Amino acid sequence: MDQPTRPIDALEETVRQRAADSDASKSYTAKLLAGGVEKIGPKVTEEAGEVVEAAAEPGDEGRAHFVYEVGDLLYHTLVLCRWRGVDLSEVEAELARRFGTSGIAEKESRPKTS
Ligand SMILES: N=c1c2ncn([C@@H]3O[C@H](COP(=O)(O)OP(=O)(O)OP(=O)(O)O)[C@@H](O)[C@H]3O)c2ncn1[C@@H]1O[C@H](COP(=O)(O)O)[C@@H](O)[C@H]1O
Repeated sequence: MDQPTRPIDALEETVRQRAADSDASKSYTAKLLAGGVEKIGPKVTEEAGEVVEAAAEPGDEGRAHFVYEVGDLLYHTLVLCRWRGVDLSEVEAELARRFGTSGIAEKESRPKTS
């Protein structure tokens, strides 16, 4: 049986379609893509800040707000990936490549600069 499409994959497909054929006056995604990294980059930075702020909010409401802000961050990150021509599968492959490597060991293995 086919796996159900994950929402993040469906979103990536929508972003891909917007990149291919959309009108920036009708699509927020197309407007972002038309503005390039100068437009999308600050949105990613802003949304990342909002994620961090929401992480400190207490209770169920704070938790729901945090989830909402992570959604905004993922959306804008996917748009930036599309602008850069990077597929989510490439990011997943990079994460898979790191499986089993401790962050501490990886940091120690980096060439020492000066
Ligand atoms: N997941 C999202 C999504 N998440 C957040 N946003 C938009 O991201 C914007 C960021 O929120 P802000 O509060 O920072 O908005 P703002 O300050 O008015 O934004 P700016 O004008 O300053 O950039 C809002 O306009 C949100 O509506 C999204 N816009 C679109 N999507 C998805 O993309 C699909 C295609 O959208 P369009 O390209 O607009 O058709 C939608 O059906 C959704 O699935």
